[in-house]
Amino acid sequence: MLRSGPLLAFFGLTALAGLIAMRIWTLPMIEAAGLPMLDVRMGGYTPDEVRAFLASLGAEGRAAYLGPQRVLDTLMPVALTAALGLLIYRLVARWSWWIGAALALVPLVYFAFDMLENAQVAVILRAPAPSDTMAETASRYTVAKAEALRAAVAVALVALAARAGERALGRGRKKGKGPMAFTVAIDGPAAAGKGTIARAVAAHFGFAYLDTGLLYRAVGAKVTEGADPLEAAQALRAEDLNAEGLRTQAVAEAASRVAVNPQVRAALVDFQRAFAARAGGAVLDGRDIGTVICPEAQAKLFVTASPEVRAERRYLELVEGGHEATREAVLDDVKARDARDSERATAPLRPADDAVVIDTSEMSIKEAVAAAIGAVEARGAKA
Ligand SMILES: Nc1ncnc2c1ncn2[C@@H]1O[C@H](COP(=O)(O)OP(=O)(O)O)[C@@H](O)[C@H]1O
Ligand SMILES: Nc1ccn([C@H]2C[C@H](O)[C@@H](COP(=O)(O)OP(=O)(O)O)O2)c(=O)n1
Repeated sequence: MLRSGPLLAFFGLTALAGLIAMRIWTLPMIEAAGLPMLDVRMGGYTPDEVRAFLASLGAEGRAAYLGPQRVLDTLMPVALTAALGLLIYRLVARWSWWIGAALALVPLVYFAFDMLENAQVAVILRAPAPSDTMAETASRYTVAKAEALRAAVAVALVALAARAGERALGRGRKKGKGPMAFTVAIDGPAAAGKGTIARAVAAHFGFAYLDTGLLYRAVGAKVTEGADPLEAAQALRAEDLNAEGLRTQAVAEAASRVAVNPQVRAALVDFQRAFAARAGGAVLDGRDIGTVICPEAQAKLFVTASPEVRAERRYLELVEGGHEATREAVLDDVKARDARDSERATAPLRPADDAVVIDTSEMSIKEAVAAAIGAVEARGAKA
């Protein structure tokens, strides 16, 4: 899974490098006579100002404007657009992915106007005697570019401020509950080893453990007996999690089906959040713990493994537990649940941006547990 943090840093640094290259290399040639190049006149320019600028431009400046400056002024906006778009999406998608995606389009508007501006400036530079219309069109693109850029930066700043406010509130809430309210969120697909790791992490740090899959399994089991999904979720009690038969494939399938229902999910939120906030620390495993239930968890792990490895583990577990199963059927079930859990509209399975990803495909249980404990320690938990 590609993490957006390193990508964001890459695009941000590339944009900065582009700006520095212009400042020290192309701009001194283009602005040799002291008149600012057209692209930086954010308020626009008149045809006379364009003509004055062209008259001051030497052969070297004109070649630089049409050559390396055009290349840099394409690369830099690409990087800046990607950086702003990613930043906005990353910050806003925590609350709503589609609003995040829509707002991430604002930098693209800036990019489009910047490219139009570049093309029009090139037309002007190549024309023997640029017309008023040519200059006015370029000026309109420059103004539109500047406004779209200001809007994109404003969206990013508002999203950053909202995120900072949310963090400050989260810290305040946790302080009120005492220093021991440490939450470990563990998410991942079926049979990746979440429960195994979660139990070991809880035992190591002395935290309480909640397998949130059991909530959905308990609701799924009641639904297979004819209950209404929402009523079953609203009436769920802690004792229901100890019911017989919750570990079967049929119940797992029913759980994955009821888990698509946003009302069922909403009915189970308070129970999970109350558990997460208990003094003394808590470990919760599931699909949406780090993204929806506890976005402020101090440690987030995303435990995964290839479908084949996971299906083999689940198959062995079922056979050892005396259940009937075939490898093919278990693999089909794992893949079907993966698809349903990842593609549902509400709280789909995905790693939180700040989750540590642990792929256990080639790890023993001991290695996977050690990696998890190391990651949780790195976030400040003490045994
Ligand atoms: N790293 C691992 N290597 C081998 N087997 C594992 C590993 N992690 C878990 N298992 C086994 O795989 C099965 C599923 O693990 P479990 O922790 O229940 O997964 P999940 O909670 O993600 O569904 C269990 O039988 C467990 O013993
Ligand atoms: N936090 C959670 C936990 C489970 N679910 C759903 C999705 C899963 O397919 C089912 C069963 O989850 P469970 O963790 O018990 O399944 P596995 O042990 O990983 O096979 O419940 C969920 O949507 N959100």
